[in-house]
Amino acid sequence: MPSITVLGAGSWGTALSVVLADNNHQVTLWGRSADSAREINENHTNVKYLPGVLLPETIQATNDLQEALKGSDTILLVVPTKAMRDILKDIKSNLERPVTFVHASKGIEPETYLRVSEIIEEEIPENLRKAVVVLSGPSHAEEVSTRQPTTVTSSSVNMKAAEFVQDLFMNTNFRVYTNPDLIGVEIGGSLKNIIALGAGMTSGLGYGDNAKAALMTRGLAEIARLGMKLGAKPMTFAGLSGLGDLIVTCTSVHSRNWRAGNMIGKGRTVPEVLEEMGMVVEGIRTTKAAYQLASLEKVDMPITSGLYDVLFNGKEPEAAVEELMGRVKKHEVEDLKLGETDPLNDMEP
Ligand SMILES: NC(=O)C1=CN([C@@H]2O[C@H](COP(=O)(O)OP(=O)(O)OC[C@H]3O[C@@H](n4cnc5c(N)ncnc54)[C@H](O)[C@@H]3O)[C@@H](O)[C@H]2O)C=CC1
Ligand SMILES: O=C(CO)COP(=O)(O)O
Repeated sequence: MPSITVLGAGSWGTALSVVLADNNHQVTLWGRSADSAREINENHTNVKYLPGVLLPETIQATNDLQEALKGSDTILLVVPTKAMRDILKDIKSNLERPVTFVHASKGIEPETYLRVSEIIEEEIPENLRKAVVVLSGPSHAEEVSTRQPTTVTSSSVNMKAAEFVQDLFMNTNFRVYTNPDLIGVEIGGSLKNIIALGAGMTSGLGYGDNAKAALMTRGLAEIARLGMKLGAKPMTFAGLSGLGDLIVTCTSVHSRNWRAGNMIGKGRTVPEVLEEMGMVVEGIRTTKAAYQLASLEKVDMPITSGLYDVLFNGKEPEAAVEELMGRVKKHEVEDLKLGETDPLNDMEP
């Protein structure tokens, strides 16, 4: 029976522990709070993050990292990305043998522009890691923990490791595909949070479904534009970790990013929103990272750029929408320049 240590006892870490426990794996769930670990062990609940959910009794929780890592052959990282480096440093000093690292966190690091798998590789020496795998896709913790049908993607440069993770998680409620395009999977999963913030914001401003569809479609275009510049495969953005996750995050009441955007659209400030949410809103930090990365790579990302101004430069959300709508006219399809006609459809108007 594989023994898995899940690091991060928030909503997603707890929900993924349910999947692993349902598959009869031995799960140790680590979180910072001793009270929360006691609640999980004694009441089999995590009321703060998954109210109303009864957890499998086999999940063992602890707030002692050394104890959590003992005997584990696979580590699943599900902490907010801003906590990732610190936790990896702590893991490194407690690890005695190589393990498989899986992560399910979604974000890009500002200033370094690194994806989570790259941060893991930077912090954990090669002799302590067997492989690095990401698990990503349209999957709200609230639905996974109540065993509703869900599909995700397991991705790694090491396909054997991606398949190992597929087998760990796969069951009749939780279907796992594999995809070798690690860059595309991580970029899609991280950047959709920016667009979800924007979708929530337009809704908070009182705009309707047309605006939401526009944001999602043109948002996916700019995610793919940056992703392909970084080496991702275009088809990955049409898959679960791209379009799939964009749909679920931009349209679900469960989305923390959508809800945060919605409050900002209604006039609340970013600090007020973060205080009220009490949960991680990854899209805010990732907007900063993607904005910086797009400037560096000279990739046009107008939605990300507009959102960056709202979040970090005090621009009014209405003004950002007006600016987006007033941009110079363009072709929809990227490889055509204005004035050129599509060689496949070379007809006079
Ligand atoms: N909630 C969901 O449905 C999904 C979340 N994710 C991703 O999973 C990651 C975690 O998100 P959630 O579980 O939703 O967050 P959450 O807000 O529900 O819980 C965050 C957890 O991390 C802990 N934490 C915060 N700072 C920490 C630190 N410095 N060191 C150690 N632990 C710390 C908190 O105590 C809490 O237990 C994020 O990257 C998110 O994008 C991905 C897919 C689905
Ligand atoms: O990534 C998610 C669903 O796939 C969760 O998104 P939120 O963090 O916006 O809730």
